Amino acid sequence: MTAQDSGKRSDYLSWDDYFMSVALLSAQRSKDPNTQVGACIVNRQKRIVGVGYNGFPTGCSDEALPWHREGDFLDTKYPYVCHAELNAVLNSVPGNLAGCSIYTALFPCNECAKVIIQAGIREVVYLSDKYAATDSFRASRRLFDQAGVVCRQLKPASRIVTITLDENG
Ligand SMILES: O=c1ccn([C@H]2C[C@H](O)[C@@H](COP(=O)(O)O)O2)c(=O)[nH]1
Ligand SMILES: [Zn+2]
Repeated sequence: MTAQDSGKRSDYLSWDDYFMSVALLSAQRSKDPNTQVGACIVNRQKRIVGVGYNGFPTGCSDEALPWHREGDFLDTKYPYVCHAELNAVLNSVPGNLAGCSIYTALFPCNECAKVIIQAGIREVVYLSDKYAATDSFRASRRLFDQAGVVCRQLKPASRIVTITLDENG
């Protein structure tokens, strides 16, 4: 029987698009007004073992800390925000992340690169590389290259994934 004869849907999400969609859905939880990042860690059995998004640490109010990009360093978000990839690693089910892949909306910065490498994650699948020219992101590439972590930019099969939160489906 061919796939067509079986009656199977043909427009289902590929694994790559599915895991990136989970990362992007997680990013929707971010309070960052400029850049919302989500990350999804997947093991070799294609099971999701951790998700995260960029946000302030647990117990630190989203209203009491600044979300600004500019100004005195302490008046910006940068010293306070936990990056999506860090949160995905810290939120992961206890166990081993060795050999996992991480799907992330944005190519990881150098701090996240260190966490990813130390966690044993072997593949980074990313969507945006908008900060590729900055030192932090150039350092990430250098770290990933040396550590043998494979990075690939996802070219999604479906550019739009629709989710309708409607009780009638
Ligand atoms: O690897 C990364 C790099 C950055 N982020 C987060 C940290 C911030 O909340 C935003 C970046 O803000 P900009 O206004 O674009 O500078 O992205 C991350 O989660 N992971
Ligand atoms: Zn980072």
